[in-house]
Amino acid sequence: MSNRDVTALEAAADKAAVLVEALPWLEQFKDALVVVKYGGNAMTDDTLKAAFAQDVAFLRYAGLRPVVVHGGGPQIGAMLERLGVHSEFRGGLRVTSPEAMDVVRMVLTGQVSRELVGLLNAHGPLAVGLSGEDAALFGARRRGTVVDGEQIDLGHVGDVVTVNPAAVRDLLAAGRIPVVSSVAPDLDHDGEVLNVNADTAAAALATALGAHKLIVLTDVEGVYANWPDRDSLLSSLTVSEAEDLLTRVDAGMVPKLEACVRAIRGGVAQAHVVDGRRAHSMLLEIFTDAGTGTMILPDPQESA
Ligand SMILES: Nc1ncnc2c1ncn2[C@@H]1O[C@H](COP(=O)(O)OP(=O)(O)O)[C@@H](O)[C@H]1O
Ligand SMILES: CC(=O)N[C@@H](CCC(=O)OP(=O)(O)O)C(=O)O
Repeated sequence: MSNRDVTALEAAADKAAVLVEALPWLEQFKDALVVVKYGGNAMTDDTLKAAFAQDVAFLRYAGLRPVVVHGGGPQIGAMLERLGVHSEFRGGLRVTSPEAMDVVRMVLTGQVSRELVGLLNAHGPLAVGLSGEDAALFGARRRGTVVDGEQIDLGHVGDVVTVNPAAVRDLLAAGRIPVVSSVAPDLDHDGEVLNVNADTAAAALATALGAHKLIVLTDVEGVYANWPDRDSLLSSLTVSEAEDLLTRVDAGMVPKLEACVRAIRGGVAQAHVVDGRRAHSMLLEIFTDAGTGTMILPDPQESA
């Protein structure tokens, strides 16, 4: 055999080893419902977007049932600026005027969702976009926030308080991939809609669906015990440890960690914060022994 043949055989054996490593995970996660929160800065690069769509399509063809909840903070910000509509963040949430709300709804449902659906459908007729308004998926109530002891009115911003996951279940039963935008009808004001943080919306949906996993993509490697100390990356922590850490993490990580805590407390078996800047981090998380990012699990006595 020539050296070239040996190299080719070794490369093929390496590929087989990678595929076989995935087998126990394919067995474990067959049919598993996985809610993926995609957004923020992980969503701004075209190569990463295409890799994300490949991962989600891969999950679907591997027999899992992925549901995507997307944000689009940077895209909303860019459009608001183009249109000259002022907006600012307080306590990690966008202060949303009625004019800004029109833009949020337009960008999330008319731009970001459309693009994601298109990228996913490059792999087959899989994805269907819907927002919290469709088939009463979400119902929300207005919320404010407190910054430095001061009560802040955020305008048209809400928390999801009701979830009717029937439409998502219908799509899953038909073999589709639901792609959900985080806009929700205001339960207290007929005809009005509210801007919902997408991490929070993903947690509410994962809980209502009884998802097996919630995966939150972000722009760091995972959750750090002592941010910004790069040596303090956590590979896993219990939900109680996550609640304790919440008092010490900074703005961007707060809604993500809160979402993981809310999902685990709501009965979701595992929540993960993974690096959306690395292509295929989701596949690595699900199908490799080492995993990637940070995993949040129920407290030991709860899972016993
Ligand atoms: N303990 C922590 N672990 C990881 N990131 C943290 C922590 N505390 C604060 N952060 C910040 O949170 C950011 C992630 O939130 P954000 O920028 O809103 O993400 P995304 O753009 O993915 O929505 C990180 O880039 C980091 O600056
Ligand atoms: C209330 C609030 O802040 N809503 C977010 C909704 C989008 C979002 O959450 O997007 P990312 O996941 O990309 O950050 C916003 O207006 O930016």
